[in-house]
This record gives sequence, C-alpha cells and structure tokens, in this order.
Amino acid sequence: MPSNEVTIAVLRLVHGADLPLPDYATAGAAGMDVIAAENVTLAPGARAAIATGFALAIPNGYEVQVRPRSGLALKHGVTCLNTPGTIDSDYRGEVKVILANLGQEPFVVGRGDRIAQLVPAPVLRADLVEVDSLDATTRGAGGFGSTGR
Ligand SMILES: O=c1ccn([C@H]2C[C@H](O)[C@@H](COP(=O)(O)OP(=O)(O)OP(=O)(O)O)O2)c(=O)[nH]1
Ligand SMILES: [Mg+2]
Repeated sequence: MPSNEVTIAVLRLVHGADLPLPDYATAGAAGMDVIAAENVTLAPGARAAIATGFALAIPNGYEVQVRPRSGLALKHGVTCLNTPGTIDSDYRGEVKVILANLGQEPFVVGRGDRIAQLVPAPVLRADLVEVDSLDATTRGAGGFGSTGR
C-alpha cells in the first residue's frame, strides 16, 4: 500500500446495494466522488441531507472530509452547506451530504448522480492547557481584515 493511503472499511446499506461505492474519477484525483442514493429536488435556497447508501469505519486518528464539487457550485450554485463536512472516526451511521442550492433555479439530484467528494485526512487532537495570559505578537488581536486588502 502506498504511504499516502489509509484503509477504510465501507458498508453498503440496503438502499445503496446497487450503487457504485465512492471512487476516484482520475488517477490523480484528491477526492472520491460520492453518489446520491435518492432523488431530491432542491428549491432555490433549500438544503437537504442526501443519502449515499453507505457507512464507514474510519481508523482512529483520521477523519473523512465531505467537500463540494466545483462543477455543481459554478454551474448551479449547489454546494455542501457545512463544507468541509466532517465524518468522525467513531460514526457508524450513513454518510450524508448536506447540499444547499444557492442558485436561482430548482436543482434536481438524481439517484446515481455524483454530488460531493470525500477526502480522508489525519487528525491532530488538542491538549488544551489553561493559562493566565498569552504571549505577545505583532498581530495581537487584529484580524478580520486588519492587514488591509
Ligand atoms: O456532511 C456530513 C457531516 C456529518 N455527517 C455525520 C458524520 C459525523 O460524524 C456526524 C456528526 O457530524 P458533526 O460533528 O459535523 O455534526 P454535529 O452537529 O456536531 O453532530 P453531533 O452532535 O452528532 O456530533 O454526522 C455526515 O454524514 N455528513
Ligand atoms: Mg459533532
């Protein structure tokens, strides 16, 4: 196994039994495309959690990010509302894709359509240490455009 691969167990659910599992569209693709397991029409401004028909068991120390597809975003204004979506390593339920239609027209998701992409990533967990003061920096509390355009 190449060093940049992580093995993730995938379980097909009954309503996804006939659907392809997430897969890479090209040899160098960063994300595995995810297929919708249901038909949903999203009105302009609407959102929905779209079924995918599979569940994962991600190894400890990893997550899977659910990211939008740029084609859907650019052509239709359809994106993942909670991007990047987080699939926790201890989640065993169905992976869902929270799509939002920010476009002007209704958007039809067809069962079998590629609606998002999955990217596994290593996760660092923080050990928070409470202190009385923080070290000084040039930026200080400046943010949100404080350095100009
Ligand atoms: O796009 C997504 C985002 C989340 N999930 C599932 C897997 C994830 O492990 C779980 C919880 O997600 P998250 O932590 O983002 O949501 P929450 O609102 O904090 O819910 P919870 O209280 O269940 O953690 O929901 C998905 O299927 N798709
Ligand atoms: Mg959570």
